[in-house]
Amino acid sequence: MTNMMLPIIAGKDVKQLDESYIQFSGISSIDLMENAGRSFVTWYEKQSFSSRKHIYVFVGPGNNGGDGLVIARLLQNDCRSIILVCMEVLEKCSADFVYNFHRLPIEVNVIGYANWTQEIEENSVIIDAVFGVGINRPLASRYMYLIQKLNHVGGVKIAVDIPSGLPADYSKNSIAFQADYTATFQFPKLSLLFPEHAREVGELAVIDIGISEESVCRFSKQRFFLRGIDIKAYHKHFHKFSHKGDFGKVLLIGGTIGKTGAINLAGYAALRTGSGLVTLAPQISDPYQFQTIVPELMIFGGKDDLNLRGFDSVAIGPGMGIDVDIDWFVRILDEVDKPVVLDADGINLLARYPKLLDYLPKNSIITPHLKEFERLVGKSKDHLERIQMASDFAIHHQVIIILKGAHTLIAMPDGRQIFNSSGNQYMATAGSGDVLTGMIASFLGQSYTPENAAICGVYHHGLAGEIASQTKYRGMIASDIINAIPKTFVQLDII
Ligand SMILES: NC(=O)C1=CN([C@@H]2O[C@H](COP(=O)(O)OP(=O)(O)OC[C@H]3O[C@@H](n4cnc5c(N)ncnc54)[C@H](OP(=O)(O)O)[C@@H]3O)[C@@H](O)[C@H]2O)[C@@H](O)CC1
Ligand SMILES: Nc1ncnc2c1ncn2[C@@H]1O[C@H](COP(=O)(O)OP(=O)(O)O)[C@@H](O)[C@H]1O
Ligand SMILES: [K+]
Repeated sequence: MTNMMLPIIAGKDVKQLDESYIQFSGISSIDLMENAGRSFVTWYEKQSFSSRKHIYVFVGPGNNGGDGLVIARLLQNDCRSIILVCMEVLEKCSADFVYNFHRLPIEVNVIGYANWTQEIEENSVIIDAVFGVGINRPLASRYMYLIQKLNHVGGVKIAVDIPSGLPADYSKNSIAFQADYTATFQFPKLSLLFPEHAREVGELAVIDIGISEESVCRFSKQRFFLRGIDIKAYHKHFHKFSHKGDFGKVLLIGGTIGKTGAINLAGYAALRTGSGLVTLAPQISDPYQFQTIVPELMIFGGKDDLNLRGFDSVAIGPGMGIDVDIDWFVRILDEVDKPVVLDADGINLLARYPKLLDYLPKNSIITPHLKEFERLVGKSKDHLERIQMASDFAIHHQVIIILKGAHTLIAMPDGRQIFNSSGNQYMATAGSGDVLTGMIASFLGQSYTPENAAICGVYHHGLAGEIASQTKYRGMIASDIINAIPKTFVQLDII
């Protein structure tokens, strides 16, 4: 099933991918470059800035530069002035670059970098086609100088395939082009998903250039990019005879004094994700005094006679606090006979008492944000090391780690890494992680496998954030995400 997801291929394998696709399909490398440029231009023409008059295209000596030449040719029309700055002389450029150079229309104003003295107009578009995935050594000083200069001028900045200077598979070790948009070909390069590259990547668009799925799938079985078109396959189908029991009984444990909102949000989210019955077990001395925001939620009062096996799924942690009785916590983990969702203070407790991991049911889902991850697993020097640590942890303890943030990583116990595509920065608001916990617990309770619950939970959560932010922008709060959950099912055509 995972084969349907888009694989993320290592930068060093892209050349091989091209070659094998060229061989397999009979297409020429020139036509593949033409497809890349054409698909970029199709994307470009739909953007709000496409009517801008002045376009600067900077081209390096390789095939990324070749893409830039195709783009310059296809963008040329009577209403635009295209200035093309070549970084190298033709003798140093790739064969496909040279071929496309000779196809440039005379209206494109071609300037060698050494002769380029002109200032860039404020209202321009700057297209970076200097280096793609073929960067193989530290930037020579004139490239550094160019990138520094471009990073300081105004205008809309777009990187073709990858911002020049960024390595495809690891963290940057020097300066790189700072794009507002990165239009990457066929699949996202791994480094475009790293938080430390937010400034360089800008908004990410993945552009299909027609390389067949079979060809791409042959190159990676480990890293995948999760998109809306993948989701339907992971869902369970309900029918007209389905009853409340089929939709699951969910128990959410957490919510101490001052933090009861967390468990409320998780419970409300579970209901909106489709759970039949949701019970909250707040950790306060008189749970019946507990104020819930939603009448459909049930409240469990006692601590000792909680029959955990009567629930289809259990999530522990939102707003729980870490001053809990550890024996009680062990008893809960010990008694639950199916995978649990562990979030927030549930994770902090694991970090404080690693022995608790021995009690965690196999295939449980742990949902740390970066700080919680650091507490649980340790410090990392960059995101590449962090995602490796997440996978090592998932494999070693046979759990699913959901490392939250932009492009949330789902690290599976068999080593697969799935990066999410949905969501946006407006989701960085109090309680949005609690919403995710409730959604995953809901899918688990509806008898989804832990893998499918994690995949559906993460994707729908991000999509709900996108939908809610269309009207709320910066003012979006976690409850808005919950209210948008039903629309995610409509949008993804899941009934
Ligand atoms: N399937 C796909 O995805 C498709 C990919 N396509 C496109 O191809 C791009 C990859 O092209 P690519 O392999 O030619 O590499 P690219 O990034 O242009 O750079 C290589 C050149 O830069 C040079 N060079 C390297 N480092 C340097 C440095 N630090 N400082 C100075 N020079 C340096 C290097 O020099 P050399 O090592 O040869 O001396 C060579 O000349 C890819 O990103 C995408 O845009 C599409 O066209 C079709 C489908
Ligand atoms: N910039 C972003 N892009 C996409 N998703 C984001 C972004 N920032 C936060 N999120 C999502 O919002 C949620 C925040 O969770 P968390 O940090 O646990 O919040 P809280 O503790 O307030 O509930 C995560 O699911 C995360 O993936
Ligand atoms: K580039």
